[in-house]
Amino acid sequence: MNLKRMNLNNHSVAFSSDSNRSSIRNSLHAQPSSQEALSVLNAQPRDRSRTALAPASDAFLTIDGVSKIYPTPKGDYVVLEDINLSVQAGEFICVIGHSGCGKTTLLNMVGGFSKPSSGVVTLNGKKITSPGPDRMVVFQGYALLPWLTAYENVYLAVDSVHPQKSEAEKKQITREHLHLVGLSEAAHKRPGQLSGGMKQRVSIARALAIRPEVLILDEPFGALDAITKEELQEELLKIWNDHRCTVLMITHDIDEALFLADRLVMMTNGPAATIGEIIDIPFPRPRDRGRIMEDPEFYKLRNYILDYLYNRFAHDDE
Ligand SMILES: Nc1ncnc2c1ncn2[C@@H]1O[C@H](COP(=O)(O)OP(=O)(O)OP(=O)(O)O)[C@@H](O)[C@H]1O
Repeated sequence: MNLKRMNLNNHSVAFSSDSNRSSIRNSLHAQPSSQEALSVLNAQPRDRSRTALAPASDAFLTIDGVSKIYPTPKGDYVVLEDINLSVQAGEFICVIGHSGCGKTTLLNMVGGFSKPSSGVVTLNGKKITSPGPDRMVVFQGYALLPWLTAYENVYLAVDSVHPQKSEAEKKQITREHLHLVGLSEAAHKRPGQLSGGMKQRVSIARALAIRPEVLILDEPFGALDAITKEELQEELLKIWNDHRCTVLMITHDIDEALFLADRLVMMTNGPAATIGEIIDIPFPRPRDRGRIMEDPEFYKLRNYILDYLYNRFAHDDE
């Protein structure tokens, strides 16, 4: 079984992840900074009353006719055109597409970090216009504050979003979420003293400690080695299974998407990228990686996605 997994991993698809990553860090490019960490914390406490008044709707999160245009010195650059997607509460959605097609741009509009040029994104029937603690983002580059310990990074987020909670409650939430990602022992360490996998665990604990309704993951495991990546995928699935928040995750890894997602959104190439196809991932939950990899359907889907990315929507650079 292990051999089979290793063989598969040797062939696993991982596209380049070093180009423009996020509109909130596009001036900084690859490395996120403490500014990102602070932007994560700048969200205002959730307005539950308005959420409660939202019209009853099947779709929990909707992206409706969304386009995004960036003005550039050479004229308008249409990144995304006419994106339509309805997501049910508790769904796990992965988004895949070639580098630069606009995946981060799309998720930034769900995060509220940028606004659509046309169309609307709604959560619980309410238009998204700004970031909020109902949507937390985990970046590939962790975005932790380097001068704070793991514990303090998580605590700061809890304290920013729930200032009204008692000190004891906030400490309990912080400890609980560090425990959830297996980091109780390393709580006193600063990011510089943690491995990449541990930093990403802190980042996930920080996001989950706010109890978001939507967890947005921008290639969270892209920088990790294969073994740590698999461990974290399994931990993420377990946490998602227990908490059932809605997940939107960008990935460049087909195997990761097939292991994690309920549905895989496949983008066309930019400019003016849109959703080309959406694939239902049929594997029953709870998922077992070994069992999935013995399923012929896994290879059929994998080949189908490879064909989509490398033949039907091949990228000029590749
Ligand atoms: N603020 C901006 N102004 C102009 N162009 C931008 C801006 N932000 C992003 N872009 C461009 O929009 C396109 C989409 O960028 P985006 O980061 O969303 O792509 P992506 O699919 O997430 O890429 P990757 O997989 O490499 O992270 C890119 O061509 C990028 O250069």
